[in-house]
Amino acid sequence: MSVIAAFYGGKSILITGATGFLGKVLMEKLFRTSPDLKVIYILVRPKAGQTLQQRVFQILNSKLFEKVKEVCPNVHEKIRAIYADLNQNDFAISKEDMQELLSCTNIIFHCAATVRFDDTLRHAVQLNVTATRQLLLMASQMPKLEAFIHISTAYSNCNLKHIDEVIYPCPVEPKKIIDSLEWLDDAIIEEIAPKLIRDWPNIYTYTKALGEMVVQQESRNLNIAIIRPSIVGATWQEPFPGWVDNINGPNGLIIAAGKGFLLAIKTTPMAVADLIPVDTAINLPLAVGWYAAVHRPKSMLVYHCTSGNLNPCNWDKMGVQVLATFEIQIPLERAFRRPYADFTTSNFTTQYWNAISHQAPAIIYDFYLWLTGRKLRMTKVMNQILRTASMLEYFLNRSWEWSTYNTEMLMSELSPEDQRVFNFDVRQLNWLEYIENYVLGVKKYLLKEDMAGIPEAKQHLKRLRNIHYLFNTALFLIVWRLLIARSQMARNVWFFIVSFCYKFLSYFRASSTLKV
Ligand SMILES: CCCCCCCCCCCCCCCCCCCCCCCC(=O)SCCNC(=O)CCNC(=O)[C@H](O)C(C)(C)COP(=O)(O)OP(=O)(O)OC[C@H]1O[C@@H](n2cnc3c(N)ncnc32)[C@H](O)[C@@H]1OP(=O)(O)O
Ligand SMILES: NC(=O)C1=CN([C@@H]2O[C@H](COP(=O)(O)OP(=O)(O)OC[C@H]3O[C@@H](n4cnc5c(N)ncnc54)[C@H](OP(=O)(O)O)[C@@H]3O)[C@@H](O)[C@H]2O)C=CC1
Repeated sequence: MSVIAAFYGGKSILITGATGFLGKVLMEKLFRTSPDLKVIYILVRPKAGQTLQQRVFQILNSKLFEKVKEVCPNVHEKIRAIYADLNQNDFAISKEDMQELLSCTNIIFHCAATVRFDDTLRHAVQLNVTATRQLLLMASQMPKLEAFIHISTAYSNCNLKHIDEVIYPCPVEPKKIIDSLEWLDDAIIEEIAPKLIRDWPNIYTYTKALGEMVVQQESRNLNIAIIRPSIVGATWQEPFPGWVDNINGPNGLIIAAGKGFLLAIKTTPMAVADLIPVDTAINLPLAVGWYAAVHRPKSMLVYHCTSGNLNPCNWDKMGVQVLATFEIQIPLERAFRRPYADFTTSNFTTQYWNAISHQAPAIIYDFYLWLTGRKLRMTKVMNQILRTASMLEYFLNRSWEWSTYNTEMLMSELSPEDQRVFNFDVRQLNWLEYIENYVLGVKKYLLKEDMAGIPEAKQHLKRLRNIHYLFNTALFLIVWRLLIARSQMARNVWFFIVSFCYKFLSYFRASSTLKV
């Protein structure tokens, strides 16, 4: 029997960000392994025309929750969606709901955040810093609270090369930033943002660092732990391999590569691709929740959830495997071009690829759409992909060292059964198998493509290859014809090649006649 699973039995758990990528997998696992838990409160806002109930209904009826419905048939009754907007004072939670949360919650998992790299400083601070402070304040009023688990990111200190499981101070106090945002107007905030974030690459990582500082400063006597996952990818094992449902992180680039939009990207091939499967990234907080509540460590512990130091994989290996999977086994439907990847570290080559292999074909394709009376779209799509690629460049060209003492210590504290049920040991991960399932998952669960369409997609790739050869041959002949018309040297080379071929053929014919 799993000690951790038993620990969550009968508990009231509060999750923020439960509708997000990590939040959904966290909820799924809790219901599947501890079906006797009392209730999961989730703080949700209405979105995209859907009410809270519709959003919950959609999640519970998704493929991800299929196993849960077998193990915990009354899951609908155990999930309590509470209207909340983390951008607002007191999260705009009603008095009654707040009362219930304060008096009943045993464990908090704080996952909600804005993960956009280009968010405004105001919004990112509000969500990643102020809302965290507000939640801690709420937590301090919860008499039954046993543990508060804060999900941060391994990149909150990506301005450092070696990162320990400690909280590093930010140059400007979070409180000062929160206060100044109250009276500064948006234009000024955006102007000072680059000066504030200094050597952090974006607003997201910077505000996550501030969020950690707030957790440290406002921890009071709460029992808190911080988890720092690196780049979270599709599920490795549970509830089934390859599940993924958003285009963040690697997912957008994998699609862009598979569809043949992106042929090259500025990447250091040997840099470590620190991916962590989402099921691993939620098993660790679940184990930490138990450990923090039961063992009550004297100080607040930070846990790194990374793969680089235990089972490293580099971008080269990852890129090759992604492409091999697309080319040989599971191509995407209606690809624009055959998938191909060139990793370059040079700015000049990147600019060249962008102009010749990305923007030019997009313009030509849009011209074709225009000629056939259709809506132009390729240039817009391409620009969006290139913008995303350039935002991710920072992470594709550096390696970090994260120490994992606390994570390894926790692993050794678990019983063999818990090590199996709440596995976060990435040393057991087989990267090639994982990437294959990942790519398959992107096709099935994210793009919702039918597996029955694979033969047609393979045919399409063959047609693209033939078009590619034809196009290159035609281009070569045209350029050559123009050169011959204009340059004596080109004419001489041409005569040399033709006479060489002629002589070779004559010799070949003569020797085969002699043999007969
Ligand atoms: C040579 C070929 C290369 C490939 C070779 C083979 C593959 C190689 C291996 C795989 C590559 C791996 C790449 C790794 C990338 C490394 C990432 C490192 C990140 C580390 C950071 C730390 C990790 C974290 O802590 S948190 C998560 C990180 N956060 C993100 O990833 C968010 C990043 N995204 C953004 O900030 C923005 O999206 C941005 C700025 C990049 C683009 O913004 P823009 O405004 O231009 O576009 P969007 O409006 O955001 O979206 C465009 C389009 O997509 C739709 N969309 C957006 N989000 C989602 C979603 N979650 N789900 C579904 N759809 C979404 C959106 O609606 C838009 O569609 P429209 O139709 O245009 O409306
Ligand atoms: N994905 C990754 O690669 C990594 C993620 N992390 C961390 O993990 C955590 C979860 O990330 P992930 O699941 O990927 O992010 P998602 O973007 O998928 O989910 C974010 C969640 O926050 C919620 N949220 C955002 N704004 C509000 C708001 N104003 N009020 C209420 N809820 C809100 C979203 O709700 P809604 O659905 O309504 O938008 C959603 O549930 C974050 O703290 C992130 O920093 C760390 C490392 C890597």
